[in-house]
Amino acid sequence: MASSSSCDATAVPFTLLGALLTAGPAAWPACVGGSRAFLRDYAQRGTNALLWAGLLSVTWVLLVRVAALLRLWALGSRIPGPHALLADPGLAAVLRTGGDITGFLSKLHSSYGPVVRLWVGPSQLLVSVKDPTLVREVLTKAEDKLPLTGRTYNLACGRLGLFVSSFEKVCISMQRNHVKSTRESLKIFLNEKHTIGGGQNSFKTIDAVMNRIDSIMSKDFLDSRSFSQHMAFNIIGATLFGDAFFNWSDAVTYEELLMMVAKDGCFWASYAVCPFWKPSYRRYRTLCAKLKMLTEGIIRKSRDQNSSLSTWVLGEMMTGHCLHGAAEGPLSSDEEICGNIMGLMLHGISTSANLIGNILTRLILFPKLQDQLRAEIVAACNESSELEVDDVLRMRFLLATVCESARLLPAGPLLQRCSLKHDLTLGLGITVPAGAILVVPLHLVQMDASVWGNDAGQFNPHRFLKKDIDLGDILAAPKGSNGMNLSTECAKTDSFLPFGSGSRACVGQKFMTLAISMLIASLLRIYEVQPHPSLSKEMDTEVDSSHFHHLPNPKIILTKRRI
Ligand code: HEM
Repeated sequence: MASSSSCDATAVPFTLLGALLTAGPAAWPACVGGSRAFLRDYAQRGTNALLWAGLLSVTWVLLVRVAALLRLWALGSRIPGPHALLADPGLAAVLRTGGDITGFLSKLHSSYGPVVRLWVGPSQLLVSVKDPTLVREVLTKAEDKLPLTGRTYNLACGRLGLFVSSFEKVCISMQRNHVKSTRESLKIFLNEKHTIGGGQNSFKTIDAVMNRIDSIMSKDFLDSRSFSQHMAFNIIGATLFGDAFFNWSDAVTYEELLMMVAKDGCFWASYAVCPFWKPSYRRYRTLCAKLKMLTEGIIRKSRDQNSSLSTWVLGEMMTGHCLHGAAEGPLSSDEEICGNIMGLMLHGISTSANLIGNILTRLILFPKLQDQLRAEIVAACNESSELEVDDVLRMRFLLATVCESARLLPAGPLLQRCSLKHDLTLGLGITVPAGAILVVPLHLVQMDASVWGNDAGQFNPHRFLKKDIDLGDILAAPKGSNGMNLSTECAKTDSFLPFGSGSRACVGQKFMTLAISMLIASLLRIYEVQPHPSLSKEMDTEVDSSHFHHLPNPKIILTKRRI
């Protein structure tokens, strides 16, 4: 007869706790017929418990996802837009064929108003905003960018604080304030570049670039795209690395590598898992590694020569120390500094080259423009003296030409934002759910006839000289300085966004507008920009803005003027 005192199987379950509560390990064999049976049973129950816990957590995650999806659908469907349920077929076709996204969004805005939603997929909502007031609101309130943006820069440049998709995400490794202070110190550094040297020869970089033109012109013509890219490369390189950049033997290789890496970055970053098995991907990674090595080399050279880079980099390192304390070490590690500099070179060169090329093409399309600019340049500075920033700030028609070129051909068709964590409440009672992609179609905003007038599509720098737009504001110049137009009626300033706006706006806006103006002034002072004779047929027909797109990369000739 079994002893009921030592083993009442119905009273105490076969759990570890149950066994302990009965008589302890010594009693197990008698009670259940051996420790193996007990352990088997214990493992079975443990496994079941784990499976249940797993199942419950997966169900919970799925429920949260489904709830978020339902919320996205519910809030999304309140925004005006076409009735596509899962993904808009029109948008899918445009994205697949790389077609005209601006034209597509333009049709939708004319049917649905200034805010339009579109389903990119069942869980991806795209909201396009065109109204200037709402655009400002979007760009100020939404601080995140698409994760793809951050991935593209991370893939090419490694760890970096600038260009991240979300300020929140970087907080894991560095503080949000640190990212913001890095941006701020970079902006100050860039803007100070115009004032370094006081009243003397204040833009050494451009002079150095100009000195190279004769050697470049040894070929019989220049193609405007590579010339613009080369100019942009030199301006940004010399600004970031100082004099060390001008006698750097690897500069040519560096420029080539930058362009190769910039070309494919977005494509490779679009893979959710990096396709390391593909030889072309491995080649891309090798290029990035070489680029990084060269960047480290020029940073070292620049630091050793104590040239311009060191002021910003040293400032960065100091900020890192101050914020985080010596125990944690500087957060602006060498790796991050190198990543940031690679990112700036990649972004700055492509955008600036686009604008320079755009202006050069205008110069050959409109010979009268060149004459007008030259007259202003000659009047603003003494023929024998060096050009200075203050001279350029007086050349309002030149500044207006740079702005008008940026208005008509911005660096990209869309500004993009998203608010990854929080819903965004905009005027007109519109709520954009968290995670939705927000886009601002720049061509539509910057060529809106209701803001810019019926000639919005035409090239007319004079519009920037009227009192309803503030050039001083665009150049972020202190009010009252340099004779800028200081009208407070700047409705158009809200619709002029080639450098974006809000906390993710371009920190190079003032610097690059002035640098490009300085470059064009220096160029036109000495050279006449002419189209290559082979272009004469295309130029014979009447020229207007639409013509511009047929000349994406015109051949140009620079002829030295007789002074
Ligand atoms: C003509 C030349 C340039 C153009 C047209 C341009 C345009 C832009 C645009 C459209 C943005 C995004 C703004 C937004 O989303 O609101 C941007 C961001 C930025 N740009 Fe530029 N840019 C130029 C040159 C430069 C240069 C020379 C630098 C620095 C050397 C620079 C540094 C930055 C930085 C740090 C950001 C912020 C990125 C972020 O927060 O994600 N840019 N730029």
